[in-house]
Amino acid sequence: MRYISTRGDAPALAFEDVLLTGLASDGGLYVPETLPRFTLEEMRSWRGLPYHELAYRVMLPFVEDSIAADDFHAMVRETYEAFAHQAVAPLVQLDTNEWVMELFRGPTLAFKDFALQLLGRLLDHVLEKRQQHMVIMGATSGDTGSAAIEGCRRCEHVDIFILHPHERVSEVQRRQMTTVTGDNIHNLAVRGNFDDCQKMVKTSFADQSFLGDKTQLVAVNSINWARIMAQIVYYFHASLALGGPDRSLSFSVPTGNFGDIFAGYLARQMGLPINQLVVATNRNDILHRFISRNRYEKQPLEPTLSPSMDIMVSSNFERLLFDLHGRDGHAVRSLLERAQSEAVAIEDYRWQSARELFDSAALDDEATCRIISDVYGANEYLLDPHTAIGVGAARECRRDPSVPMVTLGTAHPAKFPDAVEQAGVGVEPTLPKHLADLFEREERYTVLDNDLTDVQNFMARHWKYAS
Ligand SMILES: Cc1ncc(COP(=O)(O)O)c(C=O)c1O
Ligand SMILES: N[C@@H](CCOP(=O)(O)O)C(=O)O
Repeated sequence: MRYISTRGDAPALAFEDVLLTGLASDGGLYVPETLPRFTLEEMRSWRGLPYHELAYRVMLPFVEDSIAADDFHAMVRETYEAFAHQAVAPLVQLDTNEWVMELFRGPTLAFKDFALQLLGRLLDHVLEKRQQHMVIMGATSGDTGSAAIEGCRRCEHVDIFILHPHERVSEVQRRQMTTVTGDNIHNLAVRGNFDDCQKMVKTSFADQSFLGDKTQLVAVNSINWARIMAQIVYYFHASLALGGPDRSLSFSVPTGNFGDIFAGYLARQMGLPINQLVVATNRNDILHRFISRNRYEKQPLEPTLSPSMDIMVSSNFERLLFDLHGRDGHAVRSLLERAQSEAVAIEDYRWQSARELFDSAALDDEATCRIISDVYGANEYLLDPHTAIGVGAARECRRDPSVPMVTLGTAHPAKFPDAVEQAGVGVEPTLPKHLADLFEREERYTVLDNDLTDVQNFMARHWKYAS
């Protein structure tokens, strides 16, 4: 399978090169040139498979030109067998036809583990084969960072630099990153917000000269296609567990960088019957304003009780725009360039075609707490604030109550004890055993100004073979 850029001017690449490339050379994001499409019969035959077997079948077409099927099978099995729950992504019922899919049973308690546990193994495999060293550079609003560190830290061929916004992630999230020690792990707390961190990452990918010519950057954020690929699988998993593909499902997705929901959109393009996708956002609601009113306009980023979704510039939205513009990369480039400085809208018929599938809602902190409290009151089930936004948005936007609605449970509530406390449910979420001593572990991180040169100088001085 070949991958092409959303900006239309970069060379098409095979999976292995896309895995290592991050941003395309024209500044775009890689997407498959064509998607595999599964028949209903094929999907029916997957019912009852263990998660890793399903994952192998869904993802193989994306990688098979680059990675031997047996090697890939082994990596996928190892990845998902290590999850804490036998079902890997268990479904919890809240009400008639209303479910939460728990995507937080991996080592760092957020959905990011599904892709980053696999990405670490893929990188290890490819870099070992090539005997190549690379520098991971990632931006996190709290969850990608620890999942990337956990997924990649055993890989001998990488240094890891993770930028997080200083004092804008939860204490548990910060400690999950900063207590993992290793000479190749570097946590940088940037005095800025997540968008600042993400911008530094993208700018650094575009010009990597600060690292010299002996290494290159690799992405762990969802700009890396491999991230999206692994996130497609759990849509199939939920569907097959709840009567699919002979029945349609709807999904509500707590959204920030638009990676997770874009994976759902792709699952549908690959043949999975999906009725509705709900974009669930917090007060940083640029995507809600686009979906509901065709208005895409940046506003100042505000801190919320759901910090992982405090994002204004959503990377993967570009991948959707590419499709909405008939895969015309130049149209995407010009739209996004205009969006840097003004509010933009797309042609009405393109927006209407997005509206056929997508709905959206934005919940503020008060509404988030109300949902945590309502669901705990009704079910004694504790939601984290991001998942709560998903559940609230699902309840607001649901088109057809006879269609099962699955909210993606993107994080464990113990990552956000302050939000849970504010919701006033009177219970304290507890960390699982392997993180029980998190608050006693020593932390290591460096605080830097919101300045690209400072960050790049730090990286240039600290990567493994820096001279
Ligand atoms: C807990 C949690 N929920 C939701 C999101 C939003 O996901 P996406 O960025 O794929 O839209 C994130 C971060 O990305 C997250 O960490
Ligand atoms: N919410 C994310 C932000 C980065 O998103 P990604 O999916 O592009 O890595 C986080 O927790 O870091």
